Amino acid sequence: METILDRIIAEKQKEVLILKDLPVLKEVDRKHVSFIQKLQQAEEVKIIAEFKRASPSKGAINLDCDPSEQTLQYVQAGADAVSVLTDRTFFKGDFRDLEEVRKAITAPILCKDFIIDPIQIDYAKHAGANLILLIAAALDLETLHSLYHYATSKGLEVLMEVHNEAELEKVLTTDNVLIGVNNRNLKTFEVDLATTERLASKIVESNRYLISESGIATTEDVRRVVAAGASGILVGETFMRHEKPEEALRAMKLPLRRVASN
Ligand SMILES: O=P(O)(O)OC[C@@H](O)[C@@H](O)c1c[nH]c2ccccc12
Repeated sequence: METILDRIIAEKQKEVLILKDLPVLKEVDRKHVSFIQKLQQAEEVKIIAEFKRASPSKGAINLDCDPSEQTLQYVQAGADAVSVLTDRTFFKGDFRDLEEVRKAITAPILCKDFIIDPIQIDYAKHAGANLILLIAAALDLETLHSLYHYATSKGLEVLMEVHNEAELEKVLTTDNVLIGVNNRNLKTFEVDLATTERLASKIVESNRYLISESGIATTEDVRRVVAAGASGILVGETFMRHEKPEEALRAMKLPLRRVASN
């Protein structure tokens, strides 16, 4: 049966053809802004706050929201990075949103899209991204490796997303240190924070940083994924629907579990 992920990838293949027909982008020199560095001496859980107008699972979330105003609030409340959906068809996003956000903030920006080809990485960088997402479920091993190397050669950091054991095994064949566990199954839309709990130990033991993604709504949810070993969280809908996203964000800034020394 065709899943939503299959439909999205089919759409991306068309998009890539269109991008390749456009005039070649001028290379831009961007200041290196590192999210990974922020994780290295983290005392508190790192928060990636997402700008997401709509999604295939939820439909419209907050269609009229302004990208720069919203993400500026995120950063002022203490977000460590901002994620911007650039997919148009399914998430009502745009590369222009990312450009707007780049003008408004200096914090690291994650380009949230379904990347299957290097040309999308060029567009992400051009728009001002510091990080890109690579979704293991959408890529074969060889493509995952080549897109990873392409992105890092352009000075971008990579968040690799997994949802199960097999995808995690794939990602662990790279030396990338940033692993996102998506609590939402992109094929069924089911959300379960136990996904983070199931995959956490392997990620932490392999000395990578775990970012728990999706379905995080309360301080209690944050406590739960941090207890499992997450160093960071990625939150979209909760902030996009909140009247005061800055309050919701502050309530999630919990201290990280301290590893006992000696
Ligand atoms: O809105 P939520 O449930 O807080 O989820 C945010 C983020 O994790 C989610 O948007 C996401 C995670 N992985 C993705 C891949 C593509 C598009 C979107 C996503």
